[in-house]
Amino acid sequence: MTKNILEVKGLKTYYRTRLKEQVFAVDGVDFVLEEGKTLGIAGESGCGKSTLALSLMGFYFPPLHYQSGSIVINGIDIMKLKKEELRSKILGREIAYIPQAAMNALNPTLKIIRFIEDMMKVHRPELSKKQVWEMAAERFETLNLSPNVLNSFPNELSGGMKQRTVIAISTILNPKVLIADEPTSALDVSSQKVVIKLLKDLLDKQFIKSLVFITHELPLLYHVTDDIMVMYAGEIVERGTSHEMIFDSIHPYTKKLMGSIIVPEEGMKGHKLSAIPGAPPNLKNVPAGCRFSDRCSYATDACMTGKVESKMVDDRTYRCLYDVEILKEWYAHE
Ligand SMILES: Nc1ncnc2c1ncn2[C@@H]1O[C@H](COP(=O)(O)OP(=O)(O)OP(=O)(O)O)[C@@H](O)[C@H]1O
Repeated sequence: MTKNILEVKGLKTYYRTRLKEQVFAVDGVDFVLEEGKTLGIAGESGCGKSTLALSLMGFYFPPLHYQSGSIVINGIDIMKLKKEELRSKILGREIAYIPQAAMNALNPTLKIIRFIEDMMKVHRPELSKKQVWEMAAERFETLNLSPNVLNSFPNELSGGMKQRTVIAISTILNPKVLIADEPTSALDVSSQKVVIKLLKDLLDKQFIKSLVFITHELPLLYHVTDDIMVMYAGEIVERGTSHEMIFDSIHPYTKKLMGSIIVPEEGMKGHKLSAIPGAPPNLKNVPAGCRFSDRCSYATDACMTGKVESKMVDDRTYRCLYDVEILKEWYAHE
C-alpha cells in the first residue's frame, strides 16, 4: 500500500509588506506526495513556488505569515508543533529544503565539514568530531563526492561541486522529503546532469524517500519527476503525470506554459514555441474569477466571476470552469 509522505490541505500563507499590504502567495493549496514519488512544481516567476516550499518547512518568519491549512509530514501535523520541536524533530530529519542559490549562501570562511558538525551538534550530539568526519566521508564517497571536499572552503569548489555538496549536506540525516528549489539553475549543462544524477542517487539509495523539485526548466522536470504540479497566482491549476502534463495538458495555462518551453530533448521537439502574453495578476489583489482569465484565449464572461474550484478527472486535477471534453474540443480546433 502506498503511503503519503506529505499531505497539504487548504494551505494559505501570505506576506505582509512594509505598507501593511497582504500578498497572497499560497492561496488554498492542496496536494499529496506519496512515498517514493518525485513531484515537480512549475509555473512562471512570482506564482508562489518558492513561498510554497518555505511554507511547507514551517518557515514562518515575517514578512511570511501562516493563515490556515494543514501540513502533515510522515503523519506529523507540523503546524501543531512548537518552533523548537519543528527544528529538532522535523527539519533535516523528516523534510529538508535547498533554497534557491543555497550554494552561494555558504559561509566562505568555514570548511565544509563545519556545516556538517554544526548540524550534528543539534541532531546527533552524542557523536564525536571523528565520528562525524567518518560518517560524512562515507556519505560523500557513496554519492561519488571526494571526502577531500570536507576539508575545502566553499570558494575552492566549482559551482556544480558546491551545489552537490549543499545537497549532500542537506540530506545527511536521511530526510523523508527533499524540496529542491531551482537546484540546477545557474549551472552549465554538464553540471546540471551531475546534480540530477545525485538527486536520483539519493532516491535510489533511499537516503531520501521523495523529492519535490521546483524549476522553470520544464524539460528537466519531464526527465526527473513522476508528476508535475503547475502553480498560477498562488493556486495549483493542474496536476498530472509528467507525460500527461507536457503532452496532454488540460488547463489552458498549462497548455500555454508547456508550449512556451524551449526543448532540446528528443521526443519533445516540434513542441510549439510561444510566449504567454501578459503577466500573472498582482497577488495583493487577485481577480474574482479564474486568475488566468485575462490571459486565456478561451475565457468567457463566466470565467471572470465566482471562484473556480479544482476538479478531479481520473488521477488528474485541474482548476478550470470548463470540462475536459470542452477544452479538448477547443484545442482540437486551434
Ligand atoms: N518578502 C516578500 N515580501 C512580499 N512579497 C513577496 C516576498 N517574497 C515574495 N513575494 C511575492 O510573493 C509572490 C510569490 O513569490 P515566489 O517567490 O514564491 O514565486 P516563485 O513562483 O517562486 O517565483 P520565482 O520562480 O521567481 O522564484 C510574488 O508575488 C512575490 O512578489
